[in-house]
Amino acid sequence: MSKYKLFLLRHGEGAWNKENRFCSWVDQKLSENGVVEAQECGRLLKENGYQFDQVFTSMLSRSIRTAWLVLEAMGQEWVPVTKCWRLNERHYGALIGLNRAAMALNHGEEQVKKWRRSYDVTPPPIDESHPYYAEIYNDRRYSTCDIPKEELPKSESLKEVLDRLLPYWNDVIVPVIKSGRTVLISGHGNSCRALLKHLEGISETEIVNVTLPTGVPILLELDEDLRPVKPRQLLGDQAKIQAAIKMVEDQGKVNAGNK
Ligand SMILES: O=C(O)[C@@H](COP(=O)(O)O)OP(=O)(O)O
Repeated sequence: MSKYKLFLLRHGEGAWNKENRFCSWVDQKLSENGVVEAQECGRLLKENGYQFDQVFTSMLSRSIRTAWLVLEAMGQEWVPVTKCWRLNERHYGALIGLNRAAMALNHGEEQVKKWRRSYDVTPPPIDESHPYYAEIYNDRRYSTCDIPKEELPKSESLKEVLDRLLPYWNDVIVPVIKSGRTVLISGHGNSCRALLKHLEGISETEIVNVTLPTGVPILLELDEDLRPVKPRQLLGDQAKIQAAIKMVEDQGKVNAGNK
């Protein structure tokens, strides 16, 4: 029997989603379209009568602003928003800033798919010579984390995302859900995939086929042990959602736009 509702959301389109570049820990803002996606997401949730008691976001502005826009569109701006680096997007290491289609041209589509979707492949790490290294690691927000800055990731597989996310899920988010509060997690493509893998028990081979579109709320109905009692529901126009998923998948192809 369904006891709890949990909502996961990949933020609205960011500037680098649009340019087809790996964004990851670079703090790119929402694109104009991303703002509209977040507002439409909030309106859809409101029309369906959903209410939140607590929102969790990453420390990246595209996930935070998405949460704000959703709450504003729902008329629920008062709902507490808690931010944690453990919900950040997967750290794409040396791939950060690179264009996926150009990478597919240079390394092959299969390799790009492995980097993007496999469970335990870690992309090459970022180092100090990388153009975005200083911007990420000198950012004041990462001095506020629960681990020293030096221990923050330099690249992550999906498995490593799950490893750093699970303590926060278990220690902070689960007690909130179990207290009966309805939670929205405004996260990222891969932080949400990692959580879905955990909650739905998706296998390491099957998780490769899970891709999430931007700005589409995912409803999970969970039993008292937080096990899903029915398949996840991506809310909204199903044809549009399928087209948006295909668009994200195709970003790793040689002929994707914005090379
Ligand atoms: O880091 C990024 O560029 C994307 C995910 O990229 P893919 O795994 O889809 O390549 O993350 P998000 O837009 O959800 O923050």
